[in-house]
Formats: sequence, structure tokens, C-alpha cells
Amino acid sequence: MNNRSATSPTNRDSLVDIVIVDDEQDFARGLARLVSGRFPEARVEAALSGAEALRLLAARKVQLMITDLRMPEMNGMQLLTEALKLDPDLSMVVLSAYGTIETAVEALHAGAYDFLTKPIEPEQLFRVVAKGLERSRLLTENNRLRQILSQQDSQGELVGEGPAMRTLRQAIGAVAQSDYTVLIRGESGTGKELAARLIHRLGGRADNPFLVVNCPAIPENLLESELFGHVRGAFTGADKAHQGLFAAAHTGTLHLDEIGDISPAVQTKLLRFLQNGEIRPVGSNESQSVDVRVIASTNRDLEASLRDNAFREDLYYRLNVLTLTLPALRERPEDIPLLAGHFLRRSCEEMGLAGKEMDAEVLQWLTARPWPGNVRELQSFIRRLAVFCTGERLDMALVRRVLEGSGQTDRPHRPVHGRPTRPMAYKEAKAEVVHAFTQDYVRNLLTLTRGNVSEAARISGLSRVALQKILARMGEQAATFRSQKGAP
Ligand SMILES: Nc1ncnc2c1ncn2[C@@H]1O[C@H](COP(=O)(O)OP(=O)(O)OP(=O)(O)O)[C@@H](O)[C@H]1O
Repeated sequence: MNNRSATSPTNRDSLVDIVIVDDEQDFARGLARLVSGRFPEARVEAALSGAEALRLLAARKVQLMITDLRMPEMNGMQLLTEALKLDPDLSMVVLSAYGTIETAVEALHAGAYDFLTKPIEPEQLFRVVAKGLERSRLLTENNRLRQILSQQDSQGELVGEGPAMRTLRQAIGAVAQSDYTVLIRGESGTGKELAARLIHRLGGRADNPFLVVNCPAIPENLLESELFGHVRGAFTGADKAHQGLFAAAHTGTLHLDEIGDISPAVQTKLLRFLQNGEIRPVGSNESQSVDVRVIASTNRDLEASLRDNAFREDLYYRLNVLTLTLPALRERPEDIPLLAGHFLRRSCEEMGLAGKEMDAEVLQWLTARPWPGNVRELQSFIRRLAVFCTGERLDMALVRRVLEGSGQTDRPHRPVHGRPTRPMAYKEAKAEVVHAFTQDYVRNLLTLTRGNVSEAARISGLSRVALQKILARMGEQAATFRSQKGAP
């Protein structure tokens, strides 16, 4: 019997499935009719044996199964066990005419969701079915969220199908098979950390720790003890011994991000580790061996640092065993549509929104932009578009709104002429010019200081906080400027 509800076939995916299992045909059909009358959104089927119920279950997603306990061949308890093996999320309700409360409790222990006793009282039946369907809806929602999270975990994928990305993926695969030190080079936001994670994940250390240290983010005098640890009393305030990141990454991988920024003292210690696999905690006379693969990355011109004696040559050669260079996004514009689509899908999933589409014009515009902040900048721009898009399509009007909101324009470069762009009130005109001047000034200053906000604050006489606020209004990050060429 197939008690379809009135829902049209095109809506079948939104139907919920309920199966009623009883060897008494009339009873099973009667119950199915009763449930289907009350729950028109459900497709209710009767199965006359445990085997038939399992076949239905194997063929499609069933939300709720109501089964009699006493049946020939496979009884209700056996069906319960087998059904939950096939689908642990299934809401199983057992029915018993003869059972005592013990049988019901036994069924609950075996994983049944609820039980009902014969003769069935319709209101009680409807309550149990409604609760079971709600449970099933929540489990489905949970699974959806879990899936999104696991996709985020495996965000590992380096998106891009152009020749540069293909070559890079091959190189990553090859490098992952070895255990040598790797140096990843590339401008800020090109995916160096992503590449480092991928090397770790594809290599023999995948099940062991992967730790990342952003070297410039840790004050210079603390970096040494953060990396190598310290003994108690090593310096003022060291009232406890501290295990460093090298020890914590033992058997795994340590990603040293922005290696070009480390002090000479840390360079020396790092070199010692790369030469003999030993570290010495600050304040200790004893070295200890650790098994760590180092993946270093930098957006700096290390060769220039060598010439300026800011970076040790011997360390440079130790690090430079295997080098990967990540291309800037403007060098591989062919990947922009794919990346944009990928980030749009992910943003919509993260915000629980239905999928959105991008107008061809928007894709063209995105592809023509220079993206000085590389993939990171593209990613945050697409996120902003997704947040502000109220409909299903991302069009150029939305792009312009989002740009205006962050004080940018859709023209790639806007020269400041010191005069307003259209007839307007004095106050408004002045605000526009000041706004444009501030943006150009801050961009210029950060380019010159290579993204160093403290130095930019010192030169400009603005506070760091004020500078950060201006940057936030511009939708920029200081890191974006680290890789750009500037004087000196
Ligand atoms: N090819 C890519 N595919 C998908 N996402 C990417 C890709 N490249 C970069 N991303 C994303 O862009 C963001 C920036 O990447 P990542 O942090 O790896 O860059 P980076 O080069 O290490 O930057 P920085 O030098 O500033 O530390 C991350 O969210 C990352 O997931």
C-alpha cells in the first residue's frame, strides 16, 4: 500500500517518509491511513514484515518507523537493531499489545526513540509521530551544519585550475612526499599558509601536530622562548618552565610564517635546529632533540635582506632546500571566476543562505581588478557582497554599493586632483576631497613602511588606533601592504 499525500510529485524531495511495520495487514494499513490523514506532508507506507521494512529503509531516507514487537521471522527488537545499523538517525517507535513496561524499556535501551501500546490512542500516536518528525528534522539540520564544518576543515583545497595552480599542486604533492625543510614564498594573501597545511596533510606527518607561528605577531623578545621554550627563572617573570612550540610540534610540522622578520638571535637558534635537530630552551644549558619538519614562509625579498646583512646566509641556504613560489592573483586572473564562485558558495553556506549567482559583468569586473591583497582580499570582498546581497543575484549595482560603503570606487585607481568630481555643496566637496586624500595618504604611507602600522603611526603623528580605524573604513588590512614594493 502506498498512501501518498496530496503533495505534487515535484515536491517529493520535501516529503518526509514514515514506515509502519506490522504483520497484520489491516492494522498496518489502518494505522498508515490515520497517520497520513494527520500528517499530509508525509509519505506513509505499510510494510508487512521486518525484511520488507529494511528494504524500504535501504532504498531511501526514512524519518520515522513504527513497528510492532511481535512478528513472525524477524521480530520488532531484531528489526530495531538492524534498522538502526542502516540509519542511526532513524526515529524508531515500538508498538506492543502484550508487552510489559520491561519490553518497552528494553526497546528504548536498544535505541528506540519511543513506544506506544495497543490499542492505539490516536492523539497519543500523533504526539509521538510529531515529536519523532521534529527529532528527525533537528538531526538533519545538525548533519547539514556538521557537513559545512567539515567542509571548512577541508578548506584545504587550493582552488584554481590555471597552469600556475596546476604546477603548484603538483609541486606540493611532490614536496609532501619528502621530509625536507620547505620555504614558501609569495605575496601576502596568496595562500602560503594554505599550501603549508596541504603539504602537512599530504605527507607522512598528517596525523601529528601542525602548528603555525606568525613570527612578527610575537614581540621580538618573546619569540625565542615561544619557539624554543624556557626554564624556570630564565628571565624576570619566568616563574614556570615553558615548553616551546618546537617541542609541542614534536613528530609534526611547524609552520614559521614571515620568517624574514625574525631577529638575529632567533635566526641562530633556528639554524642550530636545522643543522642538528636540537633545540635549547632559553636559560638552559642542555639541548634536546626534537623531530619537527619546518615549513617557513615569507613575502619578503630575502635576497635583499641577505645583502643588507639582516638575514643569515647560512640559514637562507638551510631553509631554501625546497622552495615553492605562490603566484600573485593578478598573475593568474584566469582563476578569479572559480575562486569567486567558491567563496560565494562558502559564504552563503556559512550564513545559512540559499545559493546565489553572480552576473557575468561582476565576474568580468572581478577578473580585471589587480587585487593587491591577493586571494584574501578577493575572499573578503566576496563575503561583503554575499552579506549585502538581498536577492539571488550579485550584480554591478551591488558591487558599487559595497565599494562605496568601504570608501572605494569601481575605478581601479582614482587620482586625487583636490577638486570635487561633480557640482556639490562646499562641505560635501571638502569631505570628498579629504576622504580621498586620507585614503591615498594612508595607502602611500603603509606602502612606504611595508605595512608597519607602528612606524606609519610614528611618521604620521596619528595614533595606531586611528590608523587602524581608517584602514577598517577603507576595507584594507595592514598585511596587504607588507609585500608591496616601496622605498627604502
Ligand atoms: N587557492 C586558494 N583557494 C582557496 N582559498 C585560498 C586560496 N589561496 C588563498 N586562499 C584563502 O585566502 C586566505 C589567505 O590565505 P593564506 O593565509 O594562506 O595566505 P598567506 O599567503 O599565508 O598570507 P600572509 O602572507 O598574509 O600570511 C585564506 O583564507 C585562504 O584560505
